Amino acid sequence: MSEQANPFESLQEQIDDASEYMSVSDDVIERLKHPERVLETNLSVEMDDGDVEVFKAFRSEFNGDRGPYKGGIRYHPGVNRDEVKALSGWMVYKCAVVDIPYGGGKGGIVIEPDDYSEGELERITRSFAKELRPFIGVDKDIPAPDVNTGQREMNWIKDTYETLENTTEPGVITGKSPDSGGSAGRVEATGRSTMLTAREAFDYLDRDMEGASVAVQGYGNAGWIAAKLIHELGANVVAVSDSSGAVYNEDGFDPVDVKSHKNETGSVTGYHGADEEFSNDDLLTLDVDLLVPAALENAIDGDLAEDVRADVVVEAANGPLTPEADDVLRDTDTYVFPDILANAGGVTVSYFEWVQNRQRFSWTEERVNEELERIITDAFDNLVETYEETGAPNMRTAAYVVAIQRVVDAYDESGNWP
Ligand SMILES: NC(=O)c1ccc[n+]([C@@H]2O[C@H](COP(=O)([O-])OP(=O)(O)OC[C@H]3O[C@@H](n4cnc5c(N)ncnc54)[C@H](O)[C@@H]3O)[C@@H](O)[C@H]2O)c1
Repeated sequence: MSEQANPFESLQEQIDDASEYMSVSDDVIERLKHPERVLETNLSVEMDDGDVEVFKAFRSEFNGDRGPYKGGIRYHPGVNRDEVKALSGWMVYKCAVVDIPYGGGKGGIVIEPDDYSEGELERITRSFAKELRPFIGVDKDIPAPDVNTGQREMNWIKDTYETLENTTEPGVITGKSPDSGGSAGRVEATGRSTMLTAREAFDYLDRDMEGASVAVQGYGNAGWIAAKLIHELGANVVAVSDSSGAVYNEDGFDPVDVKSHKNETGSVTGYHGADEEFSNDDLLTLDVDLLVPAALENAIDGDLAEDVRADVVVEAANGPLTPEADDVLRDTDTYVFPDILANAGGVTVSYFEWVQNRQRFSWTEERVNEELERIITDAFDNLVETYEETGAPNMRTAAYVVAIQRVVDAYDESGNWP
């Protein structure tokens, strides 16, 4: 994984690239390249041994032209201000590309969560929720899970917010467990949109998904569900990895079995059905029909991209390719279907969760999945139409053209005030 690429600079470059295929003035484009505000805070939390530890945390609210800020909260030692800014910007364009009425936000705590007890994590999370309270709200800024956070953390944040506000407002946060107001289908949603994007991409490119070979980097929420659903389409998931390494079997794995192994042992390595084990980078350069990066940003930089042999890349992770990697893959005719569409299922079902919370009425999983499929396939059709009409160099640039135009339209209609 490249240490050099700054994800915020990558985001800005992606916006600049798209602007060349649009008629939007430079000053408006400049406005769309910076967050409206970033909260940086230090959480002082008592540990189990009585000591107090300080954790740096951020929340970036990038753009609210199309609706409340929306985006996850990440717990990771690599969290930093620029990463959070980039992730919040990607949320703006992700929500716009699938046309849901949100702006973009993102937050994170600089922490290795494995080093802390559940009680400590709860106090750290509640402390962050207290800091976030003035900024978040059902019509203001709506956090959600991201790397190393899930239903448990969302439930704590909701409870802290509701307690401090003396109200019930489940729509202040999404990705909650079902009994706390979560939506059916939310856990699977990101992997599902990755699968739907891969399915539509193969159809568009006239390729057969049945028997296609697939490698998935990262076997967390996004990666493992994508692997499972793509396998259900008849593809062969031949390689998967997590932070401990990669496993390979030419004939393909049963992703559910690999997941059981990971649940038992903590990693995909050592899986009994593997013929070979190798490094994460080796997985990214396998000769497969479809590569799904589903770990963290900057997984493939320009140098590594030279060795990528997959025909199609569908990004489940946020920002897994650097702009240099994009350039290399464009030149090698590798189709890259971008994160802001492929992993938009998470935020789309978060949106459904928020709608259900506001309606105080729950949808069935079937309805959630149907509405998600409609939104992702419509967005996919829009994307390829724009790709063909504008002559954009790749699908990412075309996706930004669609998304930026929607944000610009909302901004134009509201006017610039004050
Ligand atoms: N979960 C969601 O709803 C959601 C929604 C949109 C985007 N995403 C994005 O998807 C990506 C993954 O998120 P997640 O929720 O699945 O996180 P997660 O914590 O559940 O899983 C991350 C996985 O990546 C693995 N990993 C970390 N470094 C790696 C490396 N160098 N090589 C291989 N594997 C590595 C981890 O071991 C883990 O299996 C992130 O970029 C996140 O922003 C997630």
